[in-house]
Amino acid sequence: MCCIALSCIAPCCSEAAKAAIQEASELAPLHNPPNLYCIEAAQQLFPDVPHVAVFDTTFHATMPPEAYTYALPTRLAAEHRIRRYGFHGISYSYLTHEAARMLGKPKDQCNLILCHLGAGSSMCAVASGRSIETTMGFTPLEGLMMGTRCGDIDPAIVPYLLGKGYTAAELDELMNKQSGFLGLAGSIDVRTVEECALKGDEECLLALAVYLRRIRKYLGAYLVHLGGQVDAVVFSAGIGENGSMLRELALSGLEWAGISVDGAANDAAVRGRTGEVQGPGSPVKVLVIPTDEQLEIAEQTLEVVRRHTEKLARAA
Ligand SMILES: Nc1ncnc2c1ncn2[C@@H]1O[C@H](COP(=O)(O)OP(=O)(O)O)[C@@H](O)[C@H]1O
Ligand SMILES: CC(=O)OP(=O)(O)O
Ligand SMILES: [Mg+2]
Repeated sequence: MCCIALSCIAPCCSEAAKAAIQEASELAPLHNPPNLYCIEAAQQLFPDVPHVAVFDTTFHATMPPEAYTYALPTRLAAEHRIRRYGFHGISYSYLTHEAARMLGKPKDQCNLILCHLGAGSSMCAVASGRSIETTMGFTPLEGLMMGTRCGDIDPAIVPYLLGKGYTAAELDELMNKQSGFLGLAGSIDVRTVEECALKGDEECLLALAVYLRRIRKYLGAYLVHLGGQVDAVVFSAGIGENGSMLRELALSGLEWAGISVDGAANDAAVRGRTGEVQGPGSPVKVLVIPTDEQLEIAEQTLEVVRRHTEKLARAA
């Protein structure tokens, strides 16, 4: 599963863990309620095995305070636990292992810019194998434009629209479920948007341009955070794994930063194929890695169960 909790909880899926997931549901309305439903169904179906919750935020626990702090009054932020948490951490953990393997380097020596571009899209800067910055924040709404989510907007738009008579619930729905590609181009499916854009549809062209501009803005920021020392830019998830045109456009004109793409290799790395798609002699590798959140969850679960079993054995 892939959801969030506001407090640090034991990963074994106790009633307290489930209550924490429930508590954070309003922050991740697309994620926590269905995952909680699945936990309960799994507990009913398999009552005699341990159940483990693997959180999408854990990978970002290494972000420094200046990356996770919003410039809101300190007391208010502490009282309501408002900070940047970051998401897609299960995918980023997997991609970091895989990128290190492909680069032939120990994970803790890898500097990476990871792009998880799916219906939910985000990016992450990894320094020495650890997350130092990511685009999603307090909720999975911040950052890149997505299938139905608006990503970054001026926060003043919210009170402005409240003043126009929208309710908080309507705005939440509007920003999470009716914006992004759906709001700009009328489709959540980027393949459809690309097809219409290639036929000259202005709304689809604009939607793709907005999506790409936001990716490139964070790419620039992460190059700075990593001091220009980047081993690889990694693309993953539905759009990142299949959208070869978007990958090429996202990285166009970046030869000055040591980043270029080989057209043929890039076009071949689609439909589940892993690929090294940087241009010849490019100092920064460009990797396409199909993510495997299920495998990562299984591996982290095994590790939790192993540690738990060892603890019980020591206590006996
Ligand atoms: N060939 C393709 N080109 C561009 N985008 C694609 C392609 N195939 C799938 N996608 C996009 O991938 C997205 C879904 O990605 P996925 O990682 O499955 O999302 P999520 O897990 O967040 O639901 C959709 O927007 C879909 O249009
Ligand atoms: C955290 C998140 O946005 O997940 P998904 O991409 O599955 O929507
Ligand atoms: Mg996904």
